[in-house]
Amino acid sequence: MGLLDKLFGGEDGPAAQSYSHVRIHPSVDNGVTPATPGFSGGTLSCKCSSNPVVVAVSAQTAHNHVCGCTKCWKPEGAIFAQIAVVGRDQVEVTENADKLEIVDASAAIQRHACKGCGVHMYGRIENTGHPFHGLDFVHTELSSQSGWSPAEFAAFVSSIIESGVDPSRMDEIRGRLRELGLEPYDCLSPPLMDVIATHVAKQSGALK
Ligand SMILES: N[C@@H](CCC(=O)N[C@@H](CS)C(=O)NCC(=O)O)C(=O)O
Ligand SMILES: [Zn+2]
Ligand SMILES: [Zn+2]
Repeated sequence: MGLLDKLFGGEDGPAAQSYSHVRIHPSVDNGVTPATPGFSGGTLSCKCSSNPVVVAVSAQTAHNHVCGCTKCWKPEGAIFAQIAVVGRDQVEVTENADKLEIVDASAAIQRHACKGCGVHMYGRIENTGHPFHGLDFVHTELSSQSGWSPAEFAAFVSSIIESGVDPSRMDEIRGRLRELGLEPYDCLSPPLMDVIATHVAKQSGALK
């Protein structure tokens, strides 16, 4: 093999690395399924075998993503959560609301979890000054319907280390996320970070 082939990958060059063995979250591990055009919502159920909490979401979700932070609910064995937003007026608890409790009332996002199974049914922002006030956070994998908006990116990726993921795995995990088309970010995606910064700048007067 010639020098140029060694440098730039000739026919004997290394095979492209595949990370398909790396598990992220059950909803994306086999590839990301596109949304169904015209899909307009469905119901989410917790994992209790009797008297499950049921939440009706009466619109398609937006900004679905996987989140590596320690606060978002993750299914058993998953290292990421999957979470999307929808208008708070589109979210209604229709069954067994008495089983819900707020995980951490001091957090910006108040996550309403089932006391029976621990699943977070929706997260709500009550602070009217928060950039995302008016949006609820939901895990659409809790729905038996298909057609929901798919994950678009990966947020708070470095935070998975806080849950005990070995830092030496970060290259393969970011590699897998890129392979799935889920660009990894260590906070939110640039468009969402821009929304937050614009809101802050308008509040401070730095932007008119
Ligand atoms: N490194 C922290 C990050 C936590 C964090 O900031 N999470 C983001 C994404 S869900 C957030 O907006 N949290 C607001 C909240 O939990 O109220 C962790 O993993 O606990
Ligand atoms: Zn439950
Ligand atoms: Zn999170």
